[in-house]
Amino acid sequence: MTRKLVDVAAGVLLRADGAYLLGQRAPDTVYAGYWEFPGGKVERGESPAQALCRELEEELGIHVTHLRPWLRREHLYEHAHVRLHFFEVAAWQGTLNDRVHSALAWVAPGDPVPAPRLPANGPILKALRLPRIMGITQATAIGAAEQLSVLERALQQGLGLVQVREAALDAGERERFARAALERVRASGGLLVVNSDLELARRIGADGCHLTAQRLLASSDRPEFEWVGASCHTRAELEHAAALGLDYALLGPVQPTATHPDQAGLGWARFGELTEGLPMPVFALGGLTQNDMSEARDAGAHGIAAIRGVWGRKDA
Ligand SMILES: Nc1nc2c([nH]c(=O)n2[C@@H]2O[C@H](COP(=O)(O)OP(=O)(O)OP(=O)(O)O)[C@@H](O)[C@H]2O)c(=O)[nH]1
Repeated sequence: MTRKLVDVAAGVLLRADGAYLLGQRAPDTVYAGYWEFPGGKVERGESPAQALCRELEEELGIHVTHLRPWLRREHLYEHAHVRLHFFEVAAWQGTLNDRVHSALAWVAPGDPVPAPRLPANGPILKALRLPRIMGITQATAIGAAEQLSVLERALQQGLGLVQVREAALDAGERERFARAALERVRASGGLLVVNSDLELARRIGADGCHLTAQRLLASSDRPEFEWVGASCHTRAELEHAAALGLDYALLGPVQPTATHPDQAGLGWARFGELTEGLPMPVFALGGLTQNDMSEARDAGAHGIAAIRGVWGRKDA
């Protein structure tokens, strides 16, 4: 049976400490007792953003002042085929005064998520576990010892996601470096993915793998890792990453980079167009530092990835 497609807008209210808000559906609704992001159906003539602002006024008594587009996912329920437009609600006015849920809960990063959870929301909750900054290693350029030392410092300063990207190191050196990096990332509770060398990622027990755009396009299945991402430059590559069910993508270059100073970047407007309506988080890459985070997220990025800009070196 085909069901009518229903657009729904849902908001991830984010507090300054990184906690996000879930509400428990009331007894007289479908999926009563399940935990959801506040929001509701888009009404005729409304954009999803307008619908969310209205729903949050009606449901929680707050006035949204800063909304960022994030992910979009479709899900076929028994009762409806929904297209969920998720936004990050970065700022609002007023005090929460819930009128529709049985309970509200702020979930801090790393804390257990209350259950049961709406079936469509699994990938969304997983995406919220993905840190906002990815550091990409460059041991080939700066040396393994120096890279490990700046990695340690960045981890102490809160870096939570590292991509080992050392295709030019010989296999033995790459493995030694990747193991040393993994040990440090694990000790600080972060995630580590290995670029290209899936065998190495498996052998060392990395959290995931990262595919080059070429490998992504040649793949018809998602490799079996908890976290799988890919580098993308075009909408077609991003859509292929989405079709394979990848957990994240990188898109760039957004700005001209140190390695390609004459090459114009995509810019934020184009970044926003290319990532519009995707189901998985996308990191912006290329000539960026943590100072670009707010602009990146306003354009729809999950966060930023950087080869130079996150290690705090003079060549940043
Ligand atoms: N609000 C919200 N709805 C979600 C989420 N995830 C998800 O699958 N949905 C689905 O999207 C639909 C939204 O329905 P709703 O009951 O909240 O809509 P509404 O406030 O407009 O209610 P109404 O039916 O009384 O008009 C439901 O089918 C719900 O299962 C989520 O995180 N938040």
